Amino acid sequence: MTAPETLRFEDHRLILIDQTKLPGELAELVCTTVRQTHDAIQRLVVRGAPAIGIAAAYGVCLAASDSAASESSDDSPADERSRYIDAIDYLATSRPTAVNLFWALDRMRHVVESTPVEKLNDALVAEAKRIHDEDREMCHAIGRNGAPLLSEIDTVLTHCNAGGLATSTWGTALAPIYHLHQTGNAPKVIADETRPLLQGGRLTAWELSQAGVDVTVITDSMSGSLMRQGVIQAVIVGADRITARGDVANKIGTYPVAVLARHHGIPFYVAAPTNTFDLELDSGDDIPIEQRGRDEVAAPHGVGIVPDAANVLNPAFDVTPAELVTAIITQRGVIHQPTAEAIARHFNS
Ligand SMILES: CSC[C@@H](O)[C@@H](O)C(=O)COP(=O)(O)O
Repeated sequence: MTAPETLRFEDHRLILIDQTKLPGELAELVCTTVRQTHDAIQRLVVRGAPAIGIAAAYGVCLAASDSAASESSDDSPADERSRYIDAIDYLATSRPTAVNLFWALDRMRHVVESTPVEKLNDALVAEAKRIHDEDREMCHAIGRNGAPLLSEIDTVLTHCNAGGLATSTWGTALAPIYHLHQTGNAPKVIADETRPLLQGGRLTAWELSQAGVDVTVITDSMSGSLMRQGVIQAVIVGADRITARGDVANKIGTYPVAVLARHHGIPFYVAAPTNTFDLELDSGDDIPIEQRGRDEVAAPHGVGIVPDAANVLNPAFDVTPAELVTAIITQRGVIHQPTAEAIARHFNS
């Protein structure tokens, strides 16, 4: 069976799998405006660092149809350009942590600034499609590069969803598993359910089972005990931002898994394309962490489970320091025991 596409751009419309409805319903959401795209990213209709970047790039293209529908379609070239820049600036406010969003929008900004106005529309669509195509290649290369690290093990743990739903195709953390699955050698996967929005229980479990990969969902609090029993032999996760020295921001709950993995002597792998690196930041403490609303924790599915008088914290991401990371897998290869020097070498090779 061919996996449904996380996102596609057809007839100047951005079509997204609505990930808020999975696994119950495989529904699509169609965006025809910049505002709808911003809303879809903010509500996690589309989510996962690479997919957010691709969706935002297509979202910029929708500024053209927004303007065609408006009364000011006879704007001057300067107005036309500033409409796209406004769209880029606005989409950049949708979510703060995944650096892929800003990376993709910077590429679109460069096109806006360097292309004659009459060619802008086509040039922006072409650039967004390039970003999309490059992501497919990166996922497959991460799959190839990461596969040897998982080929000898029986069971791997993953947290959140860094699979096809978070990218254009195989994902990052799940790419080595899909690569091995082609030859029937994939390890079994344990998926943390990933409170509060359950990207593991809903999305990772959905896409791996669709693909025929053996997947078992656990609550986030179970992994330590399973590591102690020897059930889990490796951990692999994605990333939203990796600093120059290798600190990794990823879904909240990743850091405790890394600490547990170190305690039990289990390798902790991070899989991410090079556009997830923010080489301008050194320390992970400087990564902006998205704080989301109270209800995601206090009233899942609209059912209140926390007394009104109690405070709630809901940071969407945490930071795992580089010293807990066994290796980072990118489309270029593997950075073992990441340090600032090893990462700089990887980028300069
Ligand atoms: C290849 S996706 C990598 C990360 O973006 C993923 O692990 C993650 O944390 C996603 O968080 P989300 O809040 O669902 O966008």
